[in-house]
Amino acid sequence: MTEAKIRELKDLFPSIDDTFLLEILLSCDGSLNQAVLLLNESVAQDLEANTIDEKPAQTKRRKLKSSVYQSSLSLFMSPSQTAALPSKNPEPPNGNTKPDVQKAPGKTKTIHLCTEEAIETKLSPYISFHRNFLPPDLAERLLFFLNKNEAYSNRRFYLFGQKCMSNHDNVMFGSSNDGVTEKAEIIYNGRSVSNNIQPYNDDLSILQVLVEDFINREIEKQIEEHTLTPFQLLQWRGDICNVNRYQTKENNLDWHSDRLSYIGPHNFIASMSLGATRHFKIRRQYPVKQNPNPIYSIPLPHNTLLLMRPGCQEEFKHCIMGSKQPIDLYPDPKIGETRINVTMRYYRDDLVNYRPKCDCGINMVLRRSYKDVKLRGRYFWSCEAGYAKIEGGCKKFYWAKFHDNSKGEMEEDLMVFYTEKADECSIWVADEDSEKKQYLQETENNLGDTRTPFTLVYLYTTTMKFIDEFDIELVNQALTFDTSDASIKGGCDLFTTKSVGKDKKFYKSLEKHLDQMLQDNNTNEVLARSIADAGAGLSLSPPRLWEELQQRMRRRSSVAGPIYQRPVFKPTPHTKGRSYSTGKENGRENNGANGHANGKDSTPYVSPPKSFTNLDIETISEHRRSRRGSNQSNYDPFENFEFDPLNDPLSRKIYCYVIAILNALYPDHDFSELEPSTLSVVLLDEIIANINSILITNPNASNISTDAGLNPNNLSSLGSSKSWMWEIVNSHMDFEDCLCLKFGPDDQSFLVDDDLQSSASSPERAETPMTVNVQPQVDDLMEMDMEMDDAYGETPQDIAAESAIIDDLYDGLNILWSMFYFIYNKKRKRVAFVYINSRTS
Ligand SMILES: O=C(O)CCC(=O)C(=O)O
Ligand SMILES: [Fe+2]
Repeated sequence: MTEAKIRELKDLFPSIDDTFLLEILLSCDGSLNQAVLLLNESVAQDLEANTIDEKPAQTKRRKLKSSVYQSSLSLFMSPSQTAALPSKNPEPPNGNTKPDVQKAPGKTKTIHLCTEEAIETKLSPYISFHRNFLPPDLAERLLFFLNKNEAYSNRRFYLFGQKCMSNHDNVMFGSSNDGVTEKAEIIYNGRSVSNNIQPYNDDLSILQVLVEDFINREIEKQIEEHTLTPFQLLQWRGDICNVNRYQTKENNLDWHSDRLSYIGPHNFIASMSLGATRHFKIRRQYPVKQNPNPIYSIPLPHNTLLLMRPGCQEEFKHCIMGSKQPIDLYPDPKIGETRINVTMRYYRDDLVNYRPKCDCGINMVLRRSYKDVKLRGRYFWSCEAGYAKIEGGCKKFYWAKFHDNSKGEMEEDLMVFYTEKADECSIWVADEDSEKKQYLQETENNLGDTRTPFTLVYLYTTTMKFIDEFDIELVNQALTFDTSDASIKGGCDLFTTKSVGKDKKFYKSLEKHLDQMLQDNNTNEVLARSIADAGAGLSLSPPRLWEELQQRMRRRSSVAGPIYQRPVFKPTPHTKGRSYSTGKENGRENNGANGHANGKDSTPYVSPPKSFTNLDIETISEHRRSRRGSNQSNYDPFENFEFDPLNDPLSRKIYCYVIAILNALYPDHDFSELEPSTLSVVLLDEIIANINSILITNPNASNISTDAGLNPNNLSSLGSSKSWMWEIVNSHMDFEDCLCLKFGPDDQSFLVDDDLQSSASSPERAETPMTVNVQPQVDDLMEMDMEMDDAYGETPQDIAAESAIIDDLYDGLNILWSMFYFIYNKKRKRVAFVYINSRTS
């Protein structure tokens, strides 16, 4: 009995001396499980001691927990055994040490990876491994809840045309908060499962929060370290999970890589193991030259999280081997041989909704080629039935194309994920794929993808460029005047939305902020409950997670503002219209991802009359009316548009522009966390009417300069001056294509500084090209906040006195009213900021 256990331990830890294994086993009262856990820990720490020079400086080291075993472990190992522990050096330099490998003659070698460090050494950046991920009580509750679920079935799937059935159980859950159950048809392994998705219970929702937090922090790290992969998303959600139940050690899951169709390229998959320990095996999809392509075997004990990271599905396949051998399974003391695996994924809304369809009328399957070096790295779409080699499947094929982070700004209308042009295809080559890299070099292959895939460089310069238009100054003059009892101050500033480098990072951080708002509002409730349950449910162990939950709770409760809805993806008529109009479905040529029109017929966008004569409300309204009535295809692109930055991509974009502009114009204020509800869609007619009604009060309308070469007749009366003014703005903005927003902030203290600035020095503000100071980033700001909190230099009285000063200043300004509008033209990539306010003189 003991001998068998020693053999099993020896298999897992071949480098460790038998005597020591026996000692460990005895110290664990003969429990194999305990011994494995202990050895894993010890090996991890010993490895740490042995590889200290080879680790990158930033790698976090764990503190020694069980020094008894750490030191005695080394005692029992010969120098060669110590060196044989997995290390950063794949080949020991002197060749006289063996790696931690099992190899029968003629068989593929299997390398056992039992520690976080060993896994990192061999499988980074594709796999990471995290022990004791959940509070123990939560892990146990999940294990029992998922084990007793009655909806399990055996997965059916097709393999080379044969109908197969998996020999383990399977059930799917989805987060109803994320609208998973409302998502379009979801096919899992060739089977439509949309109707069989069960809603997450509270514990699964907590798991979702913890995993999302964890992965999103990993993404943040990647951003900081410039290790993002090109097609990776910057925010991860765990909106769906597939639960696998292996009741006996004969149950298995064959070699496969997880489908990309809904998760897209370079996505994370979180795999949580509960119950009995089984071996997860993983190997590369193809042999890398001069590399034996070994199988890596990772024992997954209860409560471990294995992250399959970006590129993992593309490059590797994995399996859970069935086994008759006892070695393959360590029973769980409470649940025996049963192992539960929760594989959490982010099913991208855009892919669920906009995958291409094949001639069979079903959504196509996304794959990445890996066999042939010439094509390796290319993503493509094929027919689901054809893929499974089911008779009758069509031969439809498209290249796949995705937004590439390293190429900058997200193309606005990228809901078309396919192309027939090979040179538009998305390609990704793994960093270690020297064969492909060499091929690219030798053939001087012009695939546009010879860059190193794991680098993304952000430029830390910036702009949201102020457009300095001479005639706009006339508009500003027209909007600034004194009446008998008030000072009217207004203006129009033009900005281009063409962003470069750094802006994108800024926009992304804003996006993150919006996503955070969404998440915060919706998981608040679950967390509130779980924290209230702390005694019974989430125990204080491990403290790291508990602390984490509390912190998140604090953050959530500090989110001000209205309750936001979950990000249920509802394509607005606007985005939907554009994405389809540029696709092939309508039998038209694809105009490219940005949806810009090459000709009138290929887009619902209106080709606008470039100028109006005598522009006024009636003319514009009339024009819009007649346009809608006369030609259906020329519909108003913004009709029915709802400004909803939390859910709608275009709104998000505009929201970001608004913040960038406000930050530029009022540099002493930070608008990064602007409440989205302060912005609402308004008709251009209303803007013109409101501002014109103010201009009527200008006693000196005829003083407006005529230097702009405008028709002097237009300036002869107040009424016509309104028209010329709008005509100027229109010439820069093309009102016909504009979307307008009203900005109604509760707090207008930013006008104080604006006033102080402009009265102090520079009336020429509008003549100076303006760049947006996008520093500090949102994250930096949070840090600064903390520093300020810590630096209690002043007494509360001082702080109160200081705010009183600001209040006084604000009061002293006596703003009577103010209006702020943003006019956005997507085609011309411009935003006009029109503002006017009145204050007592
Ligand atoms: O059970 C496991 O750990 C693996 C599960 C898996 O690979 C899958 O569901 O795709
Ligand atoms: Fe899998």
